[in-house]
Amino acid sequence: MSDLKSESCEACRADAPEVSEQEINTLSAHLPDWCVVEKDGERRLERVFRFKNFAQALAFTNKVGELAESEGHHPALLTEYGKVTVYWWTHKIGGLHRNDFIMAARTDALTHEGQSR
Ligand SMILES: C[C@H](O)[C@H](O)[C@H]1CNC2=NC(N)=NC(=O)C2=N1
Repeated sequence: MSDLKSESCEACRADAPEVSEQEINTLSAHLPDWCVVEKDGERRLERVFRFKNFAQALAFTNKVGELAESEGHHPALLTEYGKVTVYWWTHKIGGLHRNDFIMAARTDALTHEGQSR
């Protein structure tokens, strides 16, 4: 398994298949802080990120937005005082694609940006 956060999204077609159950299990193992949830009949990846205040939550929201724009793949974001809930799924296929797991890993990496190793 390559490092998900080093991958980029592939162009996703409307007839692209959802990831299999086995792929979900394998990929999810690399994303321990994320859950697979179902909303409106579509499976999504969900994680809550917590912050000290609304300003920090908003700054993170904007970083996720920039990431999404750079990849042409977009989340649902709920920004509140001290927390941001991020959902990744592929609208075109109404479910989970490898792209969603890549973007979840890339979202996690945003929280480590600028931190010395
Ligand atoms: C035209 C545009 O590139 C497509 O609609 C993209 C935009 N961002 C997207 N984001 C997500 N999460 N799923 C999509 O199917 C999707 N499609």
